[in-house]
Amino acid sequence: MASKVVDLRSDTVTKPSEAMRAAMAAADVDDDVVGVDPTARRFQAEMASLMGKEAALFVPSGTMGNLISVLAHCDVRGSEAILGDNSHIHVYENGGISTIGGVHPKTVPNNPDGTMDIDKIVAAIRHPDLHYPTTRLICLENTHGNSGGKCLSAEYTDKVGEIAKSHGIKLHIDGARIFNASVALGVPVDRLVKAADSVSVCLSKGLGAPVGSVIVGSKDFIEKAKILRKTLGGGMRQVGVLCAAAQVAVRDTVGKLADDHRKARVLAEGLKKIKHVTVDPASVETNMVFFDIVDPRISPDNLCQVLEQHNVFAMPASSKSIRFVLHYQISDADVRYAVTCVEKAFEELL
Ligand SMILES: Cc1ncc(COP(=O)(O)O)c(CN[C@H](C(=O)O)[C@H](C)O)c1O
Repeated sequence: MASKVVDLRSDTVTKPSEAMRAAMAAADVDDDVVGVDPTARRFQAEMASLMGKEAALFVPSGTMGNLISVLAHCDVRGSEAILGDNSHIHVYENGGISTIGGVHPKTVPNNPDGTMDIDKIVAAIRHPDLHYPTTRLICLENTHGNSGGKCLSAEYTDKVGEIAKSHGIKLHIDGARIFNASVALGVPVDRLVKAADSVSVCLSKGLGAPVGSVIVGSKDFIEKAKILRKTLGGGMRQVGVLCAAAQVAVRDTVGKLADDHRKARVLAEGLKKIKHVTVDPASVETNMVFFDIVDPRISPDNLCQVLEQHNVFAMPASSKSIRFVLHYQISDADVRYAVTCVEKAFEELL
């Protein structure tokens, strides 16, 4: 058994590096609710510039980043947001845009590559009618988590952006892993999000910061977002401690994402050799590997339980599949060990 845990449940499990901890301890801080935390101001300005937008706002989580963005764009009663039926906002955020924001979701099927068909997006846009909500937003997700970390191209994003603009509606990107997409596609992140009115970027996933996300957009959008963050209880005082760690994360870890993608492909190739597993290494675009269990007698929960006995942690992704997520704190030896443990787990279960 591995002496340490090989945690492949998610890239949310990354722990702050020594450099992040040192930056947190040394951070110059003040009260960010009144807008004077110097480290938060500096970090937000850096992120706005990096993403090619006018302004930025540090928020406690990706879920809050998405919620604030949707509410800022859909700030009139009777608003509707178009989003993927397999999107994180629709599946994993407790329906917050409706339960808290009163925004009506209009889902469009996500394709296996994480996109939504352009013609289905257009068909989902409401025309004025006293029976209908008013479409005010389209949401994309890049990379797309439930599709296996698939990348949306800049061209596709631009096309959706043109549709939004021509209908007078806004475009938000859930860019929790936008840096993974940028690295995998070889497209600068500001180009990838050029058509978006807002983006929510997770700092605490593959980038390895301990907490937080940052949303970017126009100055007016961020002013609205700041008020919504306060309304939701997300106003933070000496938040420079967290922004300092996030600054180190963006500086130090973006360059490691390509290696996470390489390790994901190595993992998929290793899993492919196990007869009880179906996986397509060619479909691995970024840091996620989804594989199917062939034998119906074994559930993903069964397999995850046995893997845990070997100190390998994974996440069931459906009634027959499991998700492994790679991050920079997983080594090549960990990947080899995980493959060995999957093979052993089947031997123990069958
Ligand atoms: C695309 C996307 N957008 C938003 C979020 C929410 O971020 P947090 O609220 O967890 O910071 C996540 C987290 N994703 C988590 C994970 O993948 O393990 C879980 C599923 O919530 C996400 O994957």
